[in-house]
Amino acid sequence: MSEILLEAVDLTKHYGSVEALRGAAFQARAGEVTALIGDNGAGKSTLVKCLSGAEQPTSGKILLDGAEAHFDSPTTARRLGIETVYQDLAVAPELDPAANLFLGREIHRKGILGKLGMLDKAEMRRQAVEEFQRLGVTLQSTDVPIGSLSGGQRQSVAVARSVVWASKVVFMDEPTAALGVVQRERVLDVIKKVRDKGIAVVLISHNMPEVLSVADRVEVLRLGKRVARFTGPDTKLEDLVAAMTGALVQEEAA
Ligand SMILES: Nc1ncnc2c1ncn2[C@@H]1O[C@H](COP(=O)(O)OP(=O)(O)OP(=O)(O)O)[C@@H](O)[C@H]1O
Repeated sequence: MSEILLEAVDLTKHYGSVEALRGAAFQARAGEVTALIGDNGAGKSTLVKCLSGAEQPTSGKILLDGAEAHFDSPTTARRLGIETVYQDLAVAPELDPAANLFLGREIHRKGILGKLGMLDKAEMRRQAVEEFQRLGVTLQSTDVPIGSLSGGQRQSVAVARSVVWASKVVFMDEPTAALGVVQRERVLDVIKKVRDKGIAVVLISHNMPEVLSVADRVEVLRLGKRVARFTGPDTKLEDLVAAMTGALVQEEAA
C-alpha cells in the first residue's frame, strides 16, 4: 500500500452547538485517488476545510508525512504542498487563463538592485501553455478573460492551477459538478494524470459512478465520523450506499 501523506486522527469540529465532526478519521495516500463520500451534512466539507487550513479543528490531530501539522491558514497548507479546488471556483474572471494559473504566485522580471520588476507575462504565458498541454487541458483561447470561457474550461483551469502547485495533496470538491459529459471526462483524465505524478488526490463527490470509476480507495463519513473504507475495483455501489445511510458500519467511534 502506498505511503500515507495526510491523515486526520480523531478530529472534532464544533460550530457553536453543531458538531460537524465527531472524532473523524481520514487518510490520503501518495499516488492514489481517495474519494471522500457521505450524505449531505456528513461533514465532508468541514473535514476538507480542517485539512486544508480553511478552518481549525476543535480537537484531534492532523499528520502530514507522519508528523503532526498545524495549518493556521490555507496559505500555510499551500506552502506545505496542499491545494484545494473549491466548488465555487475561485478564479479571477477578468484575467486570462495564464494569469489565473499564476494568481498569487506571479513571475516577475528581475528589477534593478534586486527589486521585483514588472510582471513577466510572456514567461507566465509560455509556462501556462506548457502546463495546459501536459495536463491535456484544451482551451478555445488563452488570450481571453477566463470569464468568457465555458464552465468546463474554467473548471479545467482551476483544476490545472491546483495541480501545478500541489506537491503532496489536492482536494477537489465536486470538480465535475455542472459539467457536460465530455468536459467531465477531461477533468477525470486530469485527476488521473495528477495521481500518476504521485500526488494524493482527494475527490469529494456525490456522483457514485464517477467515484467507482476513478477512485482507488473510498472513505465514507457519516454524522461527522468515518464509518467505512473500501479499496480496489471490487467496491460495489450498494456497499457505498449502505455505508452512507448507516446500514453498514465497519468502524465504531473512537
Ligand atoms: N460554518 C458553519 N456554521 C454552522 N454549522 C455548520 C457550518 N459549516 C457546516 N456546518 C454544519 O456542519 C455539518 C456538516 O456540514 P458539511 O458542510 O461539512 O457537510 P457535507 O458532508 O460537506 O455536506 P454536503 O454534502 O451537503 O455539502 C452540517 O450539519 C452543517 O450544517
